[in-house]
Amino acid sequence: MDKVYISQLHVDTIIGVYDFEKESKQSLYFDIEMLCDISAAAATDDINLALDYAKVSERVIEHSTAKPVELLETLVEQLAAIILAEFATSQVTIRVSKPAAVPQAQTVGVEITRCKAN
Ligand SMILES: Nc1nc2c(c(=O)[nH]1)N=C([C@H](O)[C@@H](O)CO)CN2
Repeated sequence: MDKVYISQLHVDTIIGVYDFEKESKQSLYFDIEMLCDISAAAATDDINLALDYAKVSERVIEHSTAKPVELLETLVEQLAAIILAEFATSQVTIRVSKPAAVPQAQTVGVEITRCKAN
């Protein structure tokens, strides 16, 4: 199976468990991989038959900045459900990194893989 991917998509948003985190935006970085079949897009050179990474990126930014949640887990589950419902992919892997969360670490985060129900 083929993949369309997005690497290090940067989103500034309100997210976090603690009160101080609800007052100012923090940076998140998303890596997203989506399984798909690229053969129709490649054969026709038609963006309408492609899994459009720009549209996925827009949707991820829109949702991530719409309504604050506390946990990265909540956000990636919501995003996986949206991507599987709205885009032509059978499986999505989302890794979200929150580099400012633990000063002693380069970055921290959560990664999930979810499949479309049959
Ligand atoms: N597994 C998780 N652990 C933690 C999260 C999270 O979203 N998932 N969040 C926090 C705080 O919001 C942190 O980012 C600020 O120090 C702590 N642990």
